[in-house]
Amino acid sequence: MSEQLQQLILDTLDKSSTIKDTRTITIPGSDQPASTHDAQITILGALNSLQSRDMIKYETHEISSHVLTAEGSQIVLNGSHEAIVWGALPEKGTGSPLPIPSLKKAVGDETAKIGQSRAFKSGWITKEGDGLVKAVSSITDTTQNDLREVDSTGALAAGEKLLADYRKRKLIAQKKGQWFTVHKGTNFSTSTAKPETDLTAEMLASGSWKTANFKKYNFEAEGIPPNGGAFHPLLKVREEIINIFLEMGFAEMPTSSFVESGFWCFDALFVPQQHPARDLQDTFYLSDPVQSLPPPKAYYDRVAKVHEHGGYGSLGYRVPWSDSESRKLLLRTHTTATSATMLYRLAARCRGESVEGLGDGEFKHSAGKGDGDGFRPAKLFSVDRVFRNETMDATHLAEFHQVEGVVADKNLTLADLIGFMRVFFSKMGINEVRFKPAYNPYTEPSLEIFAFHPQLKKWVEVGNSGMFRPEMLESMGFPKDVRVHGWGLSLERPTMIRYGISNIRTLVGHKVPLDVVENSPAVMF
Ligand SMILES: N[C@@H](Cc1ccccc1)C(=O)O
Repeated sequence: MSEQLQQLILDTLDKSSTIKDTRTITIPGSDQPASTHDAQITILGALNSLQSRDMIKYETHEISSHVLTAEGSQIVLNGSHEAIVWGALPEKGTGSPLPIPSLKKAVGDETAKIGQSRAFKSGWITKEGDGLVKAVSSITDTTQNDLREVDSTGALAAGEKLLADYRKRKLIAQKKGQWFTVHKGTNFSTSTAKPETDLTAEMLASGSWKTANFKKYNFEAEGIPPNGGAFHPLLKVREEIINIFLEMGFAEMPTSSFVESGFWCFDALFVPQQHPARDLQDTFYLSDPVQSLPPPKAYYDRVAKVHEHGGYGSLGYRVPWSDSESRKLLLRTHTTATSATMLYRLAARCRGESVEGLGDGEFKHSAGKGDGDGFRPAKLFSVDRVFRNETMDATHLAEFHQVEGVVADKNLTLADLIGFMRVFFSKMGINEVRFKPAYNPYTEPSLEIFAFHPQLKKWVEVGNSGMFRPEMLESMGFPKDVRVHGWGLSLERPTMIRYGISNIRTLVGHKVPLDVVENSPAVMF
């Protein structure tokens, strides 16, 4: 039926180019024009299908139309209450008048009540003795006729006043209706067959391409928006932090070695070989290869000595040194492993020693004026990945990023560290910072850094810092008056705070929702 209807619409348009009012269409299979609400809905379906292929265009006209209520439909079927009452009564003078209780029995209480009063008003019936009789010999049931008209046309020629009356009697109800004006579209044709969109090998082989109806190219079409790349929030915050370091005169450390030895990750930092952080529960060790290459011999010996026996004013740990512990390979637990390597290289360079693998690049920006002992101040940073054998939860992963920095200069004090931290954090938009004494095996004093979180309205830990110990620096060969302070921060925490992310899995791992990445603003303060 819908195809026939579409065909009818196209044929009509072919003849007259416009269909002014779709209520004039006679839907195939029906015998009268489509004046009802339902018929227009059917037509709308056909119009939408044709319009989607640009075969036609249409405009919508809103009208208010009427439909019958259940009671109204009853009247169309059986006649009005008054007509039923009239029909149940004997004609005047021909039989015995019908008493009211019998009328009620015959037509029902409701019809008897409503019908009687209306039939009296119209002069159709009259009282005789105890009963009722017809007053006229024939009637016209205008209510039934009017409702029939409403049923088939949705309106009443007699006018709004009468419609309002029927509405009040709840025989009809108002309904918003539509009808349409239809024009030819850009792809108008009287064939409802879908136009071809592609020239196929089959068409060429069969020759059907000669007569096929091809869809026109739409050069105005906007096309599908290309999928652009998007920076991950961690990358954006990382970029911002790198820029802060660079504008403060720092040089970036080479942190590409995820695998380190126990020596560089712990021993060089004067972390005791029995320290719990070195346990299997906290650190991932490599099973193959099991051992690192040996570190520089003279330096290794100095480190082993300060651990076992002390030196540089220290008592040492007084525990036998283990070479195998030192040579274990592990996934670095902090980027301070790289800081240690770089500080060692800096110290070696000061003394003019040639160190294997040592380039000048990392120190080039930080070269200051030496004062005769070969020492040059240095400011170094890195932002890279570290690994810890953590129980994973909403805020902890087994791998995360550390932001690390070290400053080496003569006569630095704790006040320099605190002052530097305030400047650094203020550049990240964090103006309220507090410091709390802490403990690290490699720094003394050590300070935890807290920042006031404006949304959470509480102080949160944002980093750890301190002045590196003489056991570490003097083993490396720095002059005694060189001080080095350093600090480590997480990259994930400030990123989560900034982008309002509460579960770390939204940020890292295989469950990262791509729309979060795509929709995170480039800059957020
Ligand atoms: N390595 C420390 C951070 C730190 C670096 C340098 C000096 C002091 C502390 C950490 O992982 O938390």
